[in-house]
Amino acid sequence: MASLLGLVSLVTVSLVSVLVFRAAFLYKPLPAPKSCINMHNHDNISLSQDPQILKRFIGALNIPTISYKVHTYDAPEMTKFIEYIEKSYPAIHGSPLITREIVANYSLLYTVKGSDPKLRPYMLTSHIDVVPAVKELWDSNPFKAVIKDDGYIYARGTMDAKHLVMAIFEATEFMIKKGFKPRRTYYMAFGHDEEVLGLDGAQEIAKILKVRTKTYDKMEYVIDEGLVISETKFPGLPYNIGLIGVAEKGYLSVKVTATGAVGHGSMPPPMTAIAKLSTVLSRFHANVMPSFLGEGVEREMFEIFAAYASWPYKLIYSNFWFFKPIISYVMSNNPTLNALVRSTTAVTMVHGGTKENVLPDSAWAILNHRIHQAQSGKELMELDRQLINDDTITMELSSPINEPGPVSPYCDDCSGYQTIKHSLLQVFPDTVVVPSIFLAATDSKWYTNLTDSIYRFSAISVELEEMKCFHGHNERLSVKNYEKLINFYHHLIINSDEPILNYKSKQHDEL
Ligand SMILES: CCCCCCCC/C=C\CCCCCCCC(=O)NCC(=O)O
Ligand SMILES: [Zn+2]
Ligand SMILES: [Zn+2]
Repeated sequence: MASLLGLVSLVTVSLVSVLVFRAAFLYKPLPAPKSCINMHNHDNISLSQDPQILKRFIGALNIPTISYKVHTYDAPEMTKFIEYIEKSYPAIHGSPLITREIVANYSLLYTVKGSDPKLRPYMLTSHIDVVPAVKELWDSNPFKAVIKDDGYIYARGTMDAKHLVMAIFEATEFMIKKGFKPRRTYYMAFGHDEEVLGLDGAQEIAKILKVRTKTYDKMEYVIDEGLVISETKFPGLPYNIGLIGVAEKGYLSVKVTATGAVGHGSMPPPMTAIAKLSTVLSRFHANVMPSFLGEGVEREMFEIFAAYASWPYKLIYSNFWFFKPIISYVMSNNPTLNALVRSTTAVTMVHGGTKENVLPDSAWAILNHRIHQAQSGKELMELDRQLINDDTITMELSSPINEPGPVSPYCDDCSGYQTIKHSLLQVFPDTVVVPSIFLAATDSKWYTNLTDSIYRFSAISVELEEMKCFHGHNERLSVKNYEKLINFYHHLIINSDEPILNYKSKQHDEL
């Protein structure tokens, strides 16, 4: 007995020593994060100095460029939006350096010509369409933007994603007016049907650019809508967290149909199409997919956390291999963090009867899956089949399968990642920047042939709680965030002109 106790004590002491050693020596504490690139000697763009900037944003939000389903969107509003952009940005549309192409009738592709053809171009991208909004559920009209006393602009598209479209235009207009001539060519691309898979817009833009980029080999990088800066702090980390999406989850929608006896609502049989379907659907929320925490880029995320965290959290983040089950459990209890670690299933549409006293012969539902990098669409279909476990229920694809995309590089010398990171830090200092997986789908999935370096990042800082505003009610963005977003692109455009820097050694020199 005594020797057993001795052995247990020895193992415990050794384990604790390993955990403490790793925390103390492998992840040396780092000072507050800041950019290694000195602030450029240029003006910041200020909303108080130019009130027209906000007016232009509000005007763009008030055009209901809604996508409904694949190939179906409000075309006249899209045309109105294009005209609005042309009218709002005279310097861009009059510049000899800039050409505009209207792709597939409603998407926009701009080329801002750089002076050095040897530099590979990069691309700033977003989308002009928005999802529908149920007016009655909002506190104000979703297509009549208002700035409220809390300092927020409320309207559909403020977070997803007209803020990016307009901020890219504002930064470019500002710079062109000041006589800026880029060295590196850049594209500005705005699809018109991103919310319904981007088949008409971004897919066509990609085809055009594919022909062009042959001349340059591949693009330097592409930045699209994506993850944000989280103001919600991680335990033990006193900083905001800037998450750059280096990969995108896959996308798959499955239509599940159950059939049953038709008849009169007054004499229901024990099982009907709707009863069968609802039994099956409830299983999808009771049985979540397995956690893959640690098999994706989150491992690097926790290693970076380890360097900035205070004790005792430093001990946890430094020893991911040991604390993984606890971290996974905690993350699984928050919908946003849960989506980082596993494939997800959401039942997003259900359709059954058409008359209140008639038993319908069939009922269907859509399972909307987001596929983690560690799984495939085929695997998820198989898991669905096992969970349904009923041969009378049919399953068919209701969207093409988009497998999870490749992981873009995020090393110390990866110019696209580092240029975005340092532009972020110039505008949002004291932010810990980490690579992460983007939870949803973007138009950038069409651009994978154009570059190996695609980053999904929206430079706004928000609380995790605000994630429900994406596609939800009372979507909003603070005026302060909009100003910073414009300045982020302003910095990004300037920094992208620099030759590829050795960011790592520079960082050490200047810290
Ligand atoms: C320390 C970890 C904190 C994690 C914070 C995660 C922050 C998540 C940030 C953004 C999520 C945005 C989701 C909105 C997606 C918008 C794109 C879209 O609608 N695409 C279409 C689609 O996917 O259906
Ligand atoms: Zn979007
Ligand atoms: Zn969206």
